[in-house]
Amino acid sequence: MVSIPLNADARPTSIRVDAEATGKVGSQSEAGRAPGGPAEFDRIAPRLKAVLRVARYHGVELDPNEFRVASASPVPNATDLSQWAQNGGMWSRALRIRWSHLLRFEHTGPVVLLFNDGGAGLLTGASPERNVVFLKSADAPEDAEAIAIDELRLSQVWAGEAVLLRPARSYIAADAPFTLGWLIDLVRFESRSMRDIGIASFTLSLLTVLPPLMVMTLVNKVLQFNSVSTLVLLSATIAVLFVYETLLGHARRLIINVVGARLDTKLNLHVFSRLLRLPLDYFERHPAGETMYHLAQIYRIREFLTGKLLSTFLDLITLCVLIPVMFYINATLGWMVLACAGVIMLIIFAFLAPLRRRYQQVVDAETWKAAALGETVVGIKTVKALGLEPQRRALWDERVAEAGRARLAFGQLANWPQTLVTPIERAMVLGTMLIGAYLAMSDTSGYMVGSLFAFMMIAQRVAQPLVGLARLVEDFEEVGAAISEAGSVLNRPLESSSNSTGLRPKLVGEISFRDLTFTYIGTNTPALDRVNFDIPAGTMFGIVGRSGSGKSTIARLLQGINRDYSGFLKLDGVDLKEINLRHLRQGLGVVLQDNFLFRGSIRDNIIAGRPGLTLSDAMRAAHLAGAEEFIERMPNGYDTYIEEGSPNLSGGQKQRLAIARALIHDPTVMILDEATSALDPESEAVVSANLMRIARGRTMIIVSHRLSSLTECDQILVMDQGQVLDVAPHATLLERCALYRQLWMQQNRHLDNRQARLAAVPPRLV
Ligand SMILES: Nc1ncnc2c1ncn2[C@@H]1O[C@H](COP(=O)(O)OP(=O)(O)OP(=O)(O)O)[C@@H](O)[C@H]1O
Repeated sequence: MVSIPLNADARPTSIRVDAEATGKVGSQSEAGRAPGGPAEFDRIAPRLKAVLRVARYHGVELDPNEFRVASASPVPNATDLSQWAQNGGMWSRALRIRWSHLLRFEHTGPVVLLFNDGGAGLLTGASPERNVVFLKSADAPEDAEAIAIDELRLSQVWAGEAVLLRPARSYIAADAPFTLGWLIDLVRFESRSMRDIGIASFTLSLLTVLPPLMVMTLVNKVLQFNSVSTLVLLSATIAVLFVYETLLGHARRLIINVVGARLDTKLNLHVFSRLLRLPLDYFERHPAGETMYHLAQIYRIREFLTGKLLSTFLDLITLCVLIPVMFYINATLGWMVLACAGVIMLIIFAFLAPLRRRYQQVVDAETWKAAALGETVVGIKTVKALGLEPQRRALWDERVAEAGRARLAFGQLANWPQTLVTPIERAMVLGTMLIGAYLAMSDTSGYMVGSLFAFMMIAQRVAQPLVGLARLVEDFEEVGAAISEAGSVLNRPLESSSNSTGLRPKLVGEISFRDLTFTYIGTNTPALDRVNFDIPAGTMFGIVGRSGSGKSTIARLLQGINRDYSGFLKLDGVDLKEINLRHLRQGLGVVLQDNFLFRGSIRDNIIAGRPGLTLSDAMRAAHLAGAEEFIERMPNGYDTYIEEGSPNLSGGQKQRLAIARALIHDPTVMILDEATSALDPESEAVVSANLMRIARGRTMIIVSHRLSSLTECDQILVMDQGQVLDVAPHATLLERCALYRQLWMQQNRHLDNRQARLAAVPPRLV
């Protein structure tokens, strides 16, 4: 902890710069809890916390999970922090600032100062008259007074490192729909680079005019009058021009490359961030292959933005220079070129609408094809187990044939404009040459030959961009289709804007359902029908019922996956719909029947990319989940590599890892939705035995078919057809709830009464 005594005139106190100032990211200190801040917020490094607070001051919610450490530094450094803020859509700079500069931050927003010991503080203002700055701890409550610090005291803890943040001028709203307008905005924000490219292109265009004019001079002056001095002058000018053109061309390509890469990066970041914010519902209703195919279309948008659109923009500049020169050399020939270009445009426009229809058929067929592929890959285990290869192959053949047919039809139609345009393109170049030659023959001035050469050179340069412009309309159609395909995924209503808004109450774990009715979209019968029950904080709560009775739906609603219910669902007295979604989920630990483990080490899977968590945190969670004994027996312990889908782990081991992963952030509420149902009795016994230990200090909700795993619960909720049948402890339910008794008897039929009682004895801890 860094203490900075206050000025002599102030009360002797100190700034608690940070309790965890050792720089240990993720230490579990309870001190300095930000009011209303999520538990995760308290655990993250003080430097992250300081940046988060300044971002929040500017109305931007950064996600600590997106913080990445690029450097080997043990504490987050200024560059990484600044990059994090930039990725979150802010303008940010990592700087070294002198004291005199600090005094200028009189009325600006807060600035993050990074202290020598790994801590951080917020500079909230300055007073040049008093020669002091005002500092606040990253942990201090919002309304806490800033402390005045003079240069000498600050220099003891601060060497000049700072991070500046403000909302980016070029901030592209993350919630804005994915449309052409959005894409144009994206390009517009590269205005400075675009201006440079424009200047370079304009200069290059001017330079391209010079060689034809020189040829004209060469023919008209040098050849006609044998002027050697003009020839020398021309040669020197051409040499200089070549060098200049080469250098300028190089610079322009370089800038285009950079702009292209930046647009590409922004596009990809935006698309993925929107994808992650789509509601689970969407993924449940759409095959993965279809989503991936639609999103893959952004590569076409990217190519259009960084290729065609940019080059057409440059061509336009070239045309602006070349067309007047063309008319200056010969107006008759100039009109001929423009007329040909006009006819080409008419042909392309005429084919636009039919081509659009055919292209839509291609898109539909390709989407179906991708869906079949994705479904087969995702369900390959079932395909193999049931020997469904021939059926899947037949489906695939059908889809491939359909896509092939659609492409063929599109290609055949697209061939027509191409065929009609080619002779006109040729006529444009050759026709002008022939007519030019005829004009030259009848010209008496003698200058026409040189002009014809110059015109020929220029006409070729004009023809290409003019046709390119017409083709752009065609490309535009394709890109329009690609935008609407990607938009069909990205422009769905996002999970909730409450990722960045909403309340962030401190979670205790008391839950209440009041008259809650919920019906899934596309169904008529409510999955939950006027449900009422309470779960006191810190208790173990079981949910049972027949298949389809609504057990998992309760768990889904608690996670905020579906929010369009009627009635009330309250967490610690706060309506769940009002709570910030990210905050809510950070307070929950969820283990499902089938949990996905990502490719990576066991440690990485338990930590799951959360910033600041270390091996010791992973070990603590693994111990609590009863996973440590098998992890330690593995050849590389916590560094053992797991493949996608974790084929090298047994079902029980996978579940225990999933429990450890859910426990890593010490959730207030833990939900186990059929987490032990698919396990063999031995693995289930191990997991169940650890439940009591896991449940300590948190609310635990266990959804299970197997009643024997719920006997220790404080209360058990019995659901039937979406309605609450009863809520009571195991013994009471056995006595008074017929359905519960029936389920119990079914599952323990093989046991006599004595054994049935034994089964109710809690399993011992292992
Ligand atoms: N995503 C969904 N879309 C539409 N209907 C759904 C969806 N999920 C569940 N349902 C329906 O809602 C009802 C309750 O389902 P829920 O999954 O909550 O039952 P459950 O008690 O957990 O069943 P099980 O024990 O078989 O998992 C069922 O009738 C089910 O068909």
